[in-house]
Parts: sequence; C-alpha cells; structure tokens
Amino acid sequence: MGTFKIEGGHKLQGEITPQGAKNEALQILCAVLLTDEKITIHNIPDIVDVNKLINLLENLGVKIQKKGKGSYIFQADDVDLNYLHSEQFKEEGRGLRGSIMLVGPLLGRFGKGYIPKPGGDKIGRRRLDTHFEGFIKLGATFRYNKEEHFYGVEAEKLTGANMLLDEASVTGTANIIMAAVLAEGVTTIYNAACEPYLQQLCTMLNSMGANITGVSSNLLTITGVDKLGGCEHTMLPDMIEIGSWIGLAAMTKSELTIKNVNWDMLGLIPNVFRKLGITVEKKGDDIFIPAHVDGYEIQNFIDGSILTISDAPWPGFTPDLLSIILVVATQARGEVLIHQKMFESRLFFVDKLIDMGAKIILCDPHRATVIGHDFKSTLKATTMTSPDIRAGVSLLIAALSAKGTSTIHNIEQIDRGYEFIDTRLRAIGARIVRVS
Ligand SMILES: CC(=O)N[C@H]1[C@@H](OP(=O)(O)OP(=O)(O)OC[C@H]2O[C@@H](n3ccc(=O)[nH]c3=O)[C@H](O)[C@@H]2O)O[C@H](CO)[C@@H](O)[C@@H]1O
Ligand SMILES: C=C(OP(=O)(O)O)C(=O)O
Repeated sequence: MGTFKIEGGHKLQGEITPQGAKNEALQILCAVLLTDEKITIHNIPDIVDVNKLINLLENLGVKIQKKGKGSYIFQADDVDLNYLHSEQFKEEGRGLRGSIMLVGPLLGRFGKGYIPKPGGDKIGRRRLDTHFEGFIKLGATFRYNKEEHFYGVEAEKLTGANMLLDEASVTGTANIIMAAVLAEGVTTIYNAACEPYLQQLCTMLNSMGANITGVSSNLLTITGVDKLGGCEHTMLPDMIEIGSWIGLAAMTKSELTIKNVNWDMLGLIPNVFRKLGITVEKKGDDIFIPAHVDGYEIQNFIDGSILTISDAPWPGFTPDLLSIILVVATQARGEVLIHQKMFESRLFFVDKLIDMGAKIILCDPHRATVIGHDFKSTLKATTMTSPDIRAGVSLLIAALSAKGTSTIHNIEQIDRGYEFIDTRLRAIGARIVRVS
C-alpha cells in the first residue's frame, strides 16, 4: 500500500497543465479494436488505469508503438481472441472499470465479447444492465456466469435497432455505440449519455468512417458501415483534474493558473465553483484562480434558501467532482447541501474530514450538509486511507490546507487517475512525498 506524507499549511503558486482525460482515454483506447488500420492517439495520460488497459490491448495482440510522451500508434490487425478465454484475462480484465468497453468493439468487429466483472471505484452498485440490454437489442445472445462473475455476448450478425436506455450510462453508451457502428442498418440510442468523453469518441469514430449523428445530444443515430479505417485523435484535458486544481487553489489560498483547459468543454464546472464564491477567471484558454486571501462565500439560491450542489448526467454537474466540492466547502463562508444522487457509497469519506475538524453532517448515504469554517479554524493533520480516486484527492487537498503533517495510505487509488501527482504538485510548491 503506497503512502503520501503531506506537510500542509503552505501556499502554492504557479502553473499546472492538466493531463489528458482519463475517462476519455479508456473509451478511445477500446475503439482501436474496431479497425485493422493504424490509429494514432495523442495526450494519453500516463496513469495506472490507462496503462492497465494498454497492457490488455497488447495481450490481445494489438501492436503498440510509443511515439513520444502521451502519443502512441495502435494497430489491431492480428487480434488474438483466445486471450479472452485465458485465466490471465479474467485476472487483468477486472483490474479497472474501463475494461468493460472492450466488449462493444469486440462484439461489433468479431461477433463476440467477454469480460469479468470490471473493477474501478467501490462507490456503490455499478450495474451493467444498460450495456448488455443494448447488445441484446442489436441481436447478441447474452451469457453470465454467476460463480465467476463473467459476462459474455455473441452474435453471428448485429442489426441496427431503436433503443431507449434505462439510464444515461457513460460507459454503457460508449459500449453500445462501438458495437452499433459496425451493425447492419440504423441504430438510434435515446437517453444516451453525452459527456465530452462520448462526444470525443463519436468524433473519432466518424473520422474512422462511422456515420453517427446527434453527437453531443442524448439522441444518437448510427448508420452501420462495413468497415472502419485509421485516424488520428487527441484527448481533451481532464476536466476532473481541472476541477481538482480549482479546489486545491481555493482551499490553500493559492494563486494558480491551470493551462489549456479547453473552456468550451467544461460545462457547468466553472460556475459550480463560482457558486462556492471562488473566482474562476478565463484568461485565453487558461483558468486563473487568484489567491483567496479573504476566503470565499457560498451563494444562496435567489430566494435565500441554502445552496444545493448535486450531480446529474451531462450536461449536469459530474458526480466525479462532488467530493472535491465538498472538501472545498469545509473552509467556505456559509453552508451548502451536497447531494450525490448517482452513487450511494461515495460520501462516506466525510468521516475523515470530520476527524480533521470539518463541520459536516452526513444526512444519509447520498446527502451531506457542510458548514464552512471561513478559515477561522484550520483542519488538523491526520492519518487517513484513500477509499476511492476522488475522495483520495479530496483528502489530499484537505491535507495540503491543514496544519501539520498528514499521512494518506492507499494512494494507488489516486495514481489510478492522476499522473505523477506528487511531482506535479511539488513543482507548484506543495510539500508532498511518496514514502512507499
Ligand atoms: C470509466 C468511466 O468512464 N467512469 C465514469 C463513468 O462510470 P460508469 O459508466 O460506470 O457510470 P454510469 O454512467 O454507468 O453510472 C454511474 C452511476 O450513476 C447511476 N446513474 C447513471 C445514469 C443515470 O441517468 N442515472 C443514474 O442514477 C448509475 O446507476 C450508476 O450507479 O461515469 C460515471 C458517471 O458520470 C463516473 O462517475 C465515472 O467516473
Ligand atoms: C469513478 C471513477 O472512476 P472509475 O469509473 O474508473 O472507477 C472516477 O474517475 O471518478
């Protein structure tokens, strides 16, 4: 179990450049299986989950050439489907959530796709019904081995269909799209998720020769094609990292510039931080956060009632930033209700913040009320364990704002999604060391 030691209470300063988007990378990498031609991808983040997926592709026989930092060429012209039946695949396939998106492209191109129950954060029930109901609609037969938690779909041929998804699942939508692009005829997906990750995936698939319309809406129309070809694709900056750095700057009263954020794709993120009273300035394509020397004040709703920040499928506010919002609110002036609608086990980490002196009432598994300290009382350093990727970074932000030295165990969770976080934070003045 890896550990960070963090000496908090110091201001940070400078520039930080976001890595390529983790959740986009996981979709895009699976899409390389859809063609036997070369796919060049840039801005791939060097993080544990992405590297695990690259390793899975390599074991599937995909040829991989590294061209420079974050740039790779992939060619799936000799895919070894036997690997899918190996014990090694059962072990490696459950190492991350993103591996589930291997199924759609394999089914679309080779008529079969298998996956063990995928890993990822333990933040609640993470069912896969939407994915498999979509594949079944396209004509696949479905098998599930309950003992081994092993899923399989097979089809002689996929045929386009109309579907209304039971929920706007992000990975589910990506998976169904990747199967439907090579199906015969027209597929419509209503209640499709439309996160920037999915917009990017559709743009990439269209540049490979797919025919997808409705991109960025919740109604996609996909006219199947016989074959897809190569392309070049560049990943967006990671909007969850960007949100994390906004929170970090505010909570440590630091002046920070977040470089090349691709403002147009940030949706509600800057405004939600503004509702906490944080100044988020647009400077070209950068975000500038001034030092909040006098703190920041949470806005009420127009009628004076207490602000609620909740998650919703895109273009709603992403659930992946609610833990960050919550920790930043602990030092604001005012109160806020955080409502995590999607995941039922994602707020339990507030116990650690309460131990550090934060004023939080966990109302139920989905809701927490935060009463900010307005920096009149700082958080106290402590020892904690990172339960999931975003809670881990929230605890890290809390530790950087706290007086004294904190210890965070299980930092593998953080490394899943944040590239060399300790090195990059040290470059802007953070006192953080990796001790094991
Ligand atoms: C690898 C990857 O891309 N992971 C992201 C992906 O996970 P993932 O694709 O696994 O998440 P889903 O979108 O399927 O669903 C997430 C949770 O929200 C619930 N749900 C979903 C849609 C909906 O309309 N209503 C609803 O309640 C689901 O039941 C589930 O509990 O999307 C999640 C939701 O943005 C993010 O937290 C994850 O970081
Ligand atoms: C929940 C997340 O990741 P995963 O879906 O990979 O567990 C996340 O990125 O916040």
